[in-house]
Amino acid sequence: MRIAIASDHAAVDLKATLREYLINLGHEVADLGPETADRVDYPDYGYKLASVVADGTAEYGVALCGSGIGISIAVNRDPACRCALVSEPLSAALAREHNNANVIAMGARLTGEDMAKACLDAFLSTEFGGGRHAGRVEKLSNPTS
Ligand SMILES: O=C(CO)[C@H](O)[C@H](O)[C@H](O)COP(=O)(O)O
Repeated sequence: MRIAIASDHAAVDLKATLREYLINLGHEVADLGPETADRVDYPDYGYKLASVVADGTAEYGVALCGSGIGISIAVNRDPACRCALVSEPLSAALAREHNNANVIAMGARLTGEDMAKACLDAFLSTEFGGGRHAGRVEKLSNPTS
């Protein structure tokens, strides 16, 4: 799969770990930065990630910051993105099965590396369930309807 990953300074180490993990699993990974732990603003990287998911360059995105909250809010500003902030694998799987999430967010200051990998595995191995969920997800693209 084509997967883009981005973070802020708080999650740069987790980003590197997950990038290598995904590459070793055979995925094509685009690391959108940052490259160092110098302080940056999560909206800048969240918007970058959202744009490559929205235009189809990446099929899925991985968004990381200290808590996962800030960058998930930023990604979800793009109507093409359904970003789910998770901290355990069942939520990661449900984000795919029920919500057809295309971006997973996690907090590097709250979620350990092994748990983050387990969340990623669950997210990437779960298909959207469709059916009764399809119309609900469609409504997410049309907030005023
Ligand atoms: O957006 C966040 C909180 O909702 C993230 O945890 C950020 O990584 C965090 O705010 C960064 O904080 P810092 O004190 O500037 O490292």
